[in-house]
Amino acid sequence: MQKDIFLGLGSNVGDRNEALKTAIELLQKTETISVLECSNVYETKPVGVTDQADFLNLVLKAATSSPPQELLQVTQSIEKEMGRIKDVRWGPRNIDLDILLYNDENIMMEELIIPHPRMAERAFVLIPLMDVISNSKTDEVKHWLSSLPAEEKAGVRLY
Ligand SMILES: Nc1nc2nc(S)n(CCO)c2c(=O)[nH]1
Repeated sequence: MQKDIFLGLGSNVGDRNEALKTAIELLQKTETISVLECSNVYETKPVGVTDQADFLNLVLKAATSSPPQELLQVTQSIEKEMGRIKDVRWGPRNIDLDILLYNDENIMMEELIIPHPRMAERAFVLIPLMDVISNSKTDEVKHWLSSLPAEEKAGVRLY
């Protein structure tokens, strides 16, 4: 049984565009994942820890037969394979894969909360998400976007 998922990818260290491409290739190579659609790539002002380099962000839609915890293992192993050093929380990273949505399910676990708890306040997620979300869900995403400050949305530019 394939479930639709949405992943948020980001990079702000090294060859950021190359890192995004590699992460997508590694996802596609994963037995239980097929990448269906990728958003545009956006250059985005860092939020959280702001004194760091701009990110490149994208959101992709995929189908998976992995249950949520297994999907988390997959994303973490791809980050590790790409040399992600989990050092400063919210600091610079060569690659970051966030699970945003898993089907229409709500998952509340110690290590995994889906929908991603901060996605509704992140223009760097919502704007790329608009590129790949189905029409039935755009109103909800637009609603979240409408409550974000204009300067945060302005910090998300097509790359
Ligand atoms: N613009 C931007 N800011 C961010 N802050 C954090 S933490 N991250 C990592 C994603 O959780 C990002 C990001 O991907 N993009």
